[in-house]
Amino acid sequence: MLSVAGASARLGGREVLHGVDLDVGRGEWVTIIGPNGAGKSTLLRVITGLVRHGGEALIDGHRAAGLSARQRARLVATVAQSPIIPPGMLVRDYVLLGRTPHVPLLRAETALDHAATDDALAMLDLGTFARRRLDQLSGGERQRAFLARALAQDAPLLLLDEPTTALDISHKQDVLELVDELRRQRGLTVVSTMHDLSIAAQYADRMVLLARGTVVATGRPSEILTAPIIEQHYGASVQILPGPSGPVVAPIRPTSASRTTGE
Ligand SMILES: Nc1ncnc2c1ncn2[C@@H]1O[C@H](COP(=O)(O)OP(=O)(O)OP(=O)(O)O)[C@@H](O)[C@H]1O
Repeated sequence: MLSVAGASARLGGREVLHGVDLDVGRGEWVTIIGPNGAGKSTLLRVITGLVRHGGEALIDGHRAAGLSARQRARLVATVAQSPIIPPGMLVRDYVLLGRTPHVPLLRAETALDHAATDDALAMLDLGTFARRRLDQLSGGERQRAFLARALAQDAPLLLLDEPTTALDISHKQDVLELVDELRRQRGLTVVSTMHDLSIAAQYADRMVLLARGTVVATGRPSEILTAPIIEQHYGASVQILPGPSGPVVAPIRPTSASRTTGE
């Protein structure tokens, strides 16, 4: 479904991605992890053609860079880390915007577009927010609206950049379960970035660890989430515990002796 080969990108005169390869099969969920500034968001932006890049990204066999915005939006729906919030826009109108790539030019949305919008609002538990202004919602309610818009878009590839950071634990589970269910029902392909490694491990078929703009490890969560790998690339002390649905990454405080001596 997605194939990225030798992707590189320069931002602000610095190479922030280099030689990145990524292959994601249809219906697969791949989570990109890595420390702050590793290049995770940039990689998602390369896939959506939002940054100039070297190498090639193929989406469903089409060169991403050669697609029009409309063609791309029919193939890829994205939830960015900080989407633009149109001032004063109502939640339902915002979610309806997800249907834009399906609405012929100079035509109005059809009953199908409105039904897809209402479905997406219901799936994200936003029915009662439909007539509220998006810019007046809480951070978590807003994040659910961003997801609703992406789901209304009904594209086969879903890119999620830290989609649950603002959500409480219950909504976090609901949203990720929903994405997983859609993946199984509709064969949706999911590429996400996530900092919460324990949650990420519960959903990802595969993890790709980026560090300093390059892929340093790829494999099943149990292969990537090991104390030595996390120590090496995040510089963090952790203990990996066996959880009921995947490895749990527990941070360990440095001992008081090493805090005082700096060891
Ligand atoms: N517009 C820009 N101009 C210059 N440098 C940029 C720009 N956008 C991102 N960068 C730099 O590129 C690098 C990769 O950024 P990116 O946002 O992809 O990292 P990330 O892995 O998603 O980080 P985080 O986990 O903090 O969200 C960072 O060092 C960042 O400072």
